[in-house]
Amino acid sequence: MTQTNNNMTVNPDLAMERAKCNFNVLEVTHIFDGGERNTLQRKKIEDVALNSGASKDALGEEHMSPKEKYENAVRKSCIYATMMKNELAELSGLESFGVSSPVIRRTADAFFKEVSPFLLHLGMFVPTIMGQCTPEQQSYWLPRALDMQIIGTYAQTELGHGTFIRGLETTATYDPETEEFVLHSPTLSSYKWWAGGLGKTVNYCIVVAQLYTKGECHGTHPFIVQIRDEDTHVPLPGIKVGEIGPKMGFNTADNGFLGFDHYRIPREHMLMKNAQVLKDGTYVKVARHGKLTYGTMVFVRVVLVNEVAFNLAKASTIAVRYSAIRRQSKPKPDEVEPQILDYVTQQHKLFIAIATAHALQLCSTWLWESFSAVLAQMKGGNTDTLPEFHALSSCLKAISTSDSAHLIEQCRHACGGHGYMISSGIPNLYNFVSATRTYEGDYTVLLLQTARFLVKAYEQAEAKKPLTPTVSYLAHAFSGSRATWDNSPDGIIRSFQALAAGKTAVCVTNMRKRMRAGLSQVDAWEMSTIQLVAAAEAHCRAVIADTYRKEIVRLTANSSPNVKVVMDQLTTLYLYYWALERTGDLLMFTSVSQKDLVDLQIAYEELLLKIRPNAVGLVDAFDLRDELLHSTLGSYDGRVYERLMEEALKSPMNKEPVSDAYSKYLRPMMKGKL
Ligand SMILES: CC/C=C\C/C=C\C/C=C\C/C=C\C/C=C\CCCC(=O)SCCNC(=O)CCNC(=O)[C@H](O)C(C)(C)COP(=O)(O)OP(=O)(O)OC[C@H]1O[C@@H](n2cnc3c(N)ncnc32)[C@H](O)[C@@H]1OP(=O)(O)O
Ligand SMILES: Cc1cc2nc3c(=O)[nH]c(=O)nc-3n(C[C@H](O)[C@H](O)[C@H](O)COP(=O)(O)OP(=O)(O)OC[C@H]3O[C@@H](n4cnc5c(N)ncnc54)[C@H](O)[C@@H]3O)c2cc1C
Repeated sequence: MTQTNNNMTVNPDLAMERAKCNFNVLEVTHIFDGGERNTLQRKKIEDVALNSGASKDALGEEHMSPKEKYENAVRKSCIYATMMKNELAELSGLESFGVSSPVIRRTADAFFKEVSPFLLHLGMFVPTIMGQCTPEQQSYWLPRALDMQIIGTYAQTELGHGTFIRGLETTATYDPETEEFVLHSPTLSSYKWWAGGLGKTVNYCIVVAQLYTKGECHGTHPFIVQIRDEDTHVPLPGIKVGEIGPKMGFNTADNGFLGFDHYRIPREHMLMKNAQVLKDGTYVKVARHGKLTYGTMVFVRVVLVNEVAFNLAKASTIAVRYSAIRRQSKPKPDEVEPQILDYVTQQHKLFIAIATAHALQLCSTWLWESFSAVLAQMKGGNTDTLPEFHALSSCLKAISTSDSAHLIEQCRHACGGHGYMISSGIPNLYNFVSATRTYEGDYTVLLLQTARFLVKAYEQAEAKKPLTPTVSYLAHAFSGSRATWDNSPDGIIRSFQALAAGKTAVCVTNMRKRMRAGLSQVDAWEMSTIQLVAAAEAHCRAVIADTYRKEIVRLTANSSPNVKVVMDQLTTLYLYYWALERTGDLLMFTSVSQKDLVDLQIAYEELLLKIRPNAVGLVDAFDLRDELLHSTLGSYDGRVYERLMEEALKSPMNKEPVSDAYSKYLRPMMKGKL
């Protein structure tokens, strides 16, 4: 047991599940924390952040008005930020994602059922200062930002453009007379829209604007802009700022709009690591790669893979624990109603969610390590690995967010009606994760970025030129025969690669055909984009499958036998699941036969039964404290019905025996007096 409370009464079905789990749960927790030391440190952080009860609300957030919800979120953000500066600061020296260490992130989720209005401050404002400022600029801004003397956000998207950054309309025109930039919003569509915390919370923001100097436009560049008075918080003259209104989720994030009326900022407020404007207005390009100003987005895409893995782990914990205590139907008249976890269809819905959370968690660590290597090379002036990394982070961001949103919704389905309750915790998880598919680069748009890279790599393979590691499999795309099917894990991974190579080849062939028929290159590309997205998706699935498998083999090399077995079962399940989801593609691009696929389906079903006894152990191994789950259905003790009733009784609607609506409307209508 990873979570103990001596006085806790645990639902007998959950207790039984834990008793029959045949592997050491703590060992698996250590694997995903990156070692026992990290687990201990994480727990220390969680104890400090959560044991005081500061994360709790007197009244459930869901019963508050939008204004109360926002103010409550600010209240808790301030408590949390103070903790981060004090108690948590010393403890957070883990192998981490810098300021957005996943461990720190994890405890923050206990404070916020939706999100903190400070999310963008820590998630994008601070990282942009770190990544886009000169050392002198950094030494001025970073201490103030880290100390929360100023609070900022990242305002790039406008009403008219989000995806197409080059189409942004906000202008920053340099005035050499005063050595200032003049920020201006020339149209309604140029108003900044969406930035988190902008509506009411922040007093600074990073603004991405088209830079003009000496009458020439040099494209989009980042600027640091004060928008509210540091003392009174009143918006400064020339600034029009506000909140954008209710959304599907993120309702405590005060996403905002922002317009400028010839608003002046000092020249030094342009972030000048990658490009500079000298006092006389001369533009100097510093960076060797034109897209380095997109660096914060790349950073957040990497962080998001971890973020969605964590949220999927939460949803699967809730749904598996609930499925262990929920009994329904009577397939065998003489026996008691089974736990719904015993239904194979339920296992099919849930075990892929657990395996995907593992796969994405391990891919996120691997992606982070690759990112660190790319950053280290760029420090030395070498940007050669950036295109491959951009292609990789784009597709992993797209697929991880999309798969997680889909599987969280599947976890909700698995919880039947109770999964629809806000108190189950799943709707908030879904609302949060479904937004990640759109922000920081829309799903389709990012997969098309990966497809650009794949097509170029394919052409290099065709010309027998060397290939970068993640696409080296393309070299085998020209053998002329279909890949040989083999149902071993490595065989399935090779088949996924064959599928990605085959789809890329089809795209290239079709584009060439279309161009021969007279289409321009741009139109031929456009007509092929459905298939290009599919090729990029296939490539990404091959990368995830390969990384997941390799990492599990590496990380369990010294594990106990039963941990090895259950981890191997889950990776195999992941591979079988995706092979069975893509039978049509496998028939097109590999030698797989109908019989092979029928056998694979049977092997998959047998695997579900093998994993079944360990299902609760597997989600316990995520080691998610009840405070993080916010769930009536998923708490460690399994007291589901008691918690559902306790929550229902908290509803303000139950405060009065008869609603005012009775005397105002119902009674007059029923008595015919309306
Ligand atoms: C209390 C709280 C505690 C803790 C919190 C801490 C952390 C929290 C953790 C995480 C969460 C953080 C924040 C989350 C919350 C909300 C965040 C939401 C924020 C946003 O959404 S910000 C806005 C993001 N916007 C986008 O992502 C826009 C997407 N569009 C693009 O990226 C680009 O425009 C494009 C890629 C679609 C196209 O760009 P382009 O038109 O300029 O380029 P081309 O298509 O012409 O391509 C030219 C060439 O350049 C290559 N390229 C493009 N981009 C990059 C890149 N980034 N790097 C490298 N190369 C790039 C492209 O591939 C082409 O190459 P080629 O060789 O010519 O093919
Ligand atoms: C909750 C949330 C928080 C956000 N926070 C911030 C923030 O803090 N700061 C910030 O700057 N922004 C923020 N954003 C904005 C976000 O980054 C953009 O919404 C996102 O990048 C998508 O851009 P868009 O809205 O312009 O979509 P669009 O590009 O208009 O997409 C609409 C549709 O068009 C398709 N499409 C667009 N271009 C192409 C193409 N070239 N080829 C094929 N299909 C295409 C898309 O696939 C999609 O189906 C946030 C958004 C959300 C939802």
